[in-house]
Amino acid sequence: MAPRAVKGKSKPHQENGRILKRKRGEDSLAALIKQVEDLDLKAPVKNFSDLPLSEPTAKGLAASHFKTLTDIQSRAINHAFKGRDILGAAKTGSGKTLAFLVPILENLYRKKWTELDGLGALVLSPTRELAIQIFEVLRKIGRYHNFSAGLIIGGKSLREEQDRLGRMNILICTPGRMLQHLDQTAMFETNNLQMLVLDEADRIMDMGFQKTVDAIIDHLPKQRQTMLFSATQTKKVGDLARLSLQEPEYVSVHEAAASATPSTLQQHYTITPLPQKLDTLWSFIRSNLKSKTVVFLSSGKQVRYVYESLRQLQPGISLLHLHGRQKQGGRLDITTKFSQAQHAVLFATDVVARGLDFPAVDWVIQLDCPEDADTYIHRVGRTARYERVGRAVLFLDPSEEKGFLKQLEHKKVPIEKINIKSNKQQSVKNQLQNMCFKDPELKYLGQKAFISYVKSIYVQKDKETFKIKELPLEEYAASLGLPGAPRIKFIKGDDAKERKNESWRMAQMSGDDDSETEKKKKDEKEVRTRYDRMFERRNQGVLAEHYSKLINDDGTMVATSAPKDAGADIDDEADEDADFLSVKRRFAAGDADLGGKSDSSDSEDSDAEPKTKDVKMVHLDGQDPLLIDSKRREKLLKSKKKLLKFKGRGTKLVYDEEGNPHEVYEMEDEETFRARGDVDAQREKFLEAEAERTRQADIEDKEVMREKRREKKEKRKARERAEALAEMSEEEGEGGLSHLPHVPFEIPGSDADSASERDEPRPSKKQRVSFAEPDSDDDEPKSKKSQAPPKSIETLGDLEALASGLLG
Ligand SMILES: Nc1ncnc2c1ncn2[C@@H]1O[C@H](COP(=O)(O)OP(=O)(O)OP(=O)(O)O)[C@@H](O)[C@H]1O
Repeated sequence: MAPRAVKGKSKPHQENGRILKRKRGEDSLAALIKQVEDLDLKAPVKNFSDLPLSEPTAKGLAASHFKTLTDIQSRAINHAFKGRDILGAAKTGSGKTLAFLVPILENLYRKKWTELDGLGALVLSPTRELAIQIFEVLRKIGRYHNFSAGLIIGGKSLREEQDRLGRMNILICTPGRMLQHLDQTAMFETNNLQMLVLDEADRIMDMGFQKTVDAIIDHLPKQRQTMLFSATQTKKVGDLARLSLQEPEYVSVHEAAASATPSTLQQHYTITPLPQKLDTLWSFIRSNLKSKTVVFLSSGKQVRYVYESLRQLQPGISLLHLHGRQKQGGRLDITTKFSQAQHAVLFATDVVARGLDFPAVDWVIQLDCPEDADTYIHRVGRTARYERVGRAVLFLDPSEEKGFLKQLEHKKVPIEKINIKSNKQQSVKNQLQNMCFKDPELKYLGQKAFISYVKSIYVQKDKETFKIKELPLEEYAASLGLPGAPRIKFIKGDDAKERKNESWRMAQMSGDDDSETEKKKKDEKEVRTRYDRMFERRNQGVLAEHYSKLINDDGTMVATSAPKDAGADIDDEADEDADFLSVKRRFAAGDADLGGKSDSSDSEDSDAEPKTKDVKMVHLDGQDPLLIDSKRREKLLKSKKKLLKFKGRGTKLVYDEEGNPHEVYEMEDEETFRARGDVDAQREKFLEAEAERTRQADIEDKEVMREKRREKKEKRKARERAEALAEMSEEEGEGGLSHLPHVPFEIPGSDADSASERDEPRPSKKQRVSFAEPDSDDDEPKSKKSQAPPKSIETLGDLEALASGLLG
């Protein structure tokens, strides 16, 4: 609202126009509120135009070509408008996103939500990709509103987000990042929150996210509307209690339906023994070059290997891959590329199984059996979305058939068996073996893929489906092009602990190598050709090279550097695998010095020259010499910053009243100390007390910041109310209006006078955060500007530009 001094200069007819406009706005809002109060919850709604919608939402929906409501929308939106808690379950691709976004926009609109009211709605999504997708839909249908909306999914600096977070009305976020802000961003308040939405709620409520979500809930006000949506919803009482749901409306489109999956989806399974999977997949890809396919695998390493190896075989269609360990920017680019592609194959882990809305996917292939029927449903849901047709094929090893079909039947999933025509089968086994022989890095990826597959089967809970002992692992390894199955030892929790205390190297190199499996294998493989031996030696070489990077001179494990180009994900996961499984290796002649090297560093003579030829030493002041035995370590030691960690830390001193320096914590007399009781107990107590002190200080700091902010906000609101009131009484004097005015959705302009009065800078109209395009030309008239359809996010750059526009 403009200050009075400026207003005084405006012409009387302009004044009257504004008053009338406001009056009309007031009236239509009152009418809208009344319509919602009168809504008949039993009468089904067919079209969006039949709903009591605000003008901006109605326009946004029309501009996005949404006319009729889907089942879940028609059954959930009415209840949500009335502020009820909702448990929504509906098939994949049935339009759940709008079922919560429309109520968010409408409920906040009817509450006259402004920037000053802070966060009004929070949507939690289990993955970044899904959060981005929800955000895009929100941008489309909310483009005529003036709410500010933000996407909080990590990947940007926390600081950058923190600065803008306090001004957001609607946030779409992933749980981890949200919690980080709730804990660390002082300016971020949630005490006004009206609506909480959990998309893919069963995933968000499951064990993986449990702690994070519980902690988020602790930060939110209890009095709020909560909505849970998923294709596979549970009614677990415990979960509902955790979320403080109040008499939720259970809107399940499944219960009435004969099947849990869309009727336009054709579902098949084929019995493919594990060693034939890759051949069958290859044959499938080759005979569907004009299709768009998503292939699901059980781990990122599987995805990586299948993608890399099939890519080298040049199938004649573009291949893409997506898994959780890729960088966020890369993931977004791939999602965009696949969305836009007409024909392509996307190899993916379950990171895309939930919620992602790729247009026009023809096939979903599940190369690895999903962990349960719910995951199956989410995976196949990437095709046959919103009344389109789609096909899905599940590959099952004979040992998995019985158990998994039972699960699917239980969940009302109709699926039929098909056979693969043998004349269409092409084998890639020999080509893969050739490629692995020539390219150690590819073979390394294959080994990791093998291990991670076995691991994924081993950890499955459903032992009726996943029977590791029945899998032909040796043949499976050969089908991946490997010269032999990397030998894997399962380590129970206790062993792993013990192994940490022992020398890792010793554990691996000890007599274990003569284990029964190996003996058995030797017996089985009686005839070994020269080629076999050559192949094996090459295999050992790669492992040996990598292995030498895995261990330090003293035999302990270090962070690894994977073979060149093998990809960062391998580095990251090397330790993770070692924790659970260990790859036993055979030693080639050239490996002998490995043991020797380790022995030399184990010896007490630290000055002894290590045997490896490239080893150098660096001497730091007052420190033991540091060995440079790899390029990586050499690089590390060249960096001054990194070297700091080898140097001692500075000491913090405090001064007493006489100016004498003391250490922060000074040693006290031992006797006095011991007299106070058990040493360990004292240490525990001290640590607890210090931790508590820090926690308290954090809470106090945060509270002080919040209080300051709250006060500022209150002051600002009071001032605006007073201004509006004054203006109104003046108008009443002139025109006789009887309503109290409000200032909804329009934040007053940045007039110099009023700005100088404010305690903190506020966004001007130009800076105002809203759904409008951030980079639109500000000189254009507003009405024209707001007509522009939102640009779709194509690259991470776009997203960042968008986020910075929306967030600030
Ligand atoms: N009322 C509607 N009219 C036309 N198309 C719609 C409507 N509602 C949703 N859609 C379209 O249907 C597709 C699926 O919608 P959405 O992603 O919301 O499904 P979902 O139920 O959330 O699926 P999933 O369970 O897989 O997350 C989207 O492409 C969306 O644009």
